[in-house]
Amino acid sequence: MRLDVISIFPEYLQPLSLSLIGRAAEDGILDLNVTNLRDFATDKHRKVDDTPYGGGAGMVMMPEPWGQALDSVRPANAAGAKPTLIVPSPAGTVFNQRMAYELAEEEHLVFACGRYEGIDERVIEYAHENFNVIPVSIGDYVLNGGEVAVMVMVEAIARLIPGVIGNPESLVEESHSDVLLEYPVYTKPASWRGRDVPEVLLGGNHQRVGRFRRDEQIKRTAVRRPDLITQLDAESLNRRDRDA
Ligand SMILES: Nc1cc(-c2cccs2)n[nH]1
Repeated sequence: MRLDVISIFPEYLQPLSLSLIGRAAEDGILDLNVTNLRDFATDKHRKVDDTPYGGGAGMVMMPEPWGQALDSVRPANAAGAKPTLIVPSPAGTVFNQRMAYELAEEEHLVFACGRYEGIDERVIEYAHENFNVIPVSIGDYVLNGGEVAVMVMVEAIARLIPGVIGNPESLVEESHSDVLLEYPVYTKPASWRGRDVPEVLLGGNHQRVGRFRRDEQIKRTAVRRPDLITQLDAESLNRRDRDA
């Protein structure tokens, strides 16, 4: 997968060169490129923002630097499938694990990091000519810019790509992989500061362990995310009896 990030703070994306994402880039599984929007500013002051038409506080990101930056990632009217352009925004579709899986299937993702009061709307209109454009929110709160949202999404997406994390098995039982939240986990010592690991986990009876874990998932989800329980049908709630 090719990943392009366009930002006025390219150094914000440096952490992506660390750990599993960084190793995947070294291994060629990910082709990660960060573009500095200011490189496409058209004046000597490398200006990328200006006052909003209609007045109001703050500044708006100018269209031309974005137009040239997007063209540098995918030339206008290029042949082949359109890349997906993800525009982090509080006004976007809320990102979730299902979207992460869908985006992990894409060949080429481009992330446009807005700042200030946002990007001139004509950039988004223009982008539709050469990209499949998706405004995406990572939650109902407001950040100063899209860079942090991109870090969240790139981590959530990239880890689903085969070869990026060592053991794909660990993707199976994590939270949101099957609607229910993940079960509590324990490791040595069996007794710690007067608190013991649940006995069932020490016994080695895989069927009982499976049932215990499924029960814990259901309890935890019912308490912390009752909204997810409504997505579960009786069959999957009862699945613990069969699969455990
Ligand atoms: N979910 C979310 C995205 C954002 C921003 C993206 C770009 C500027 S602010 N805030 N909250």
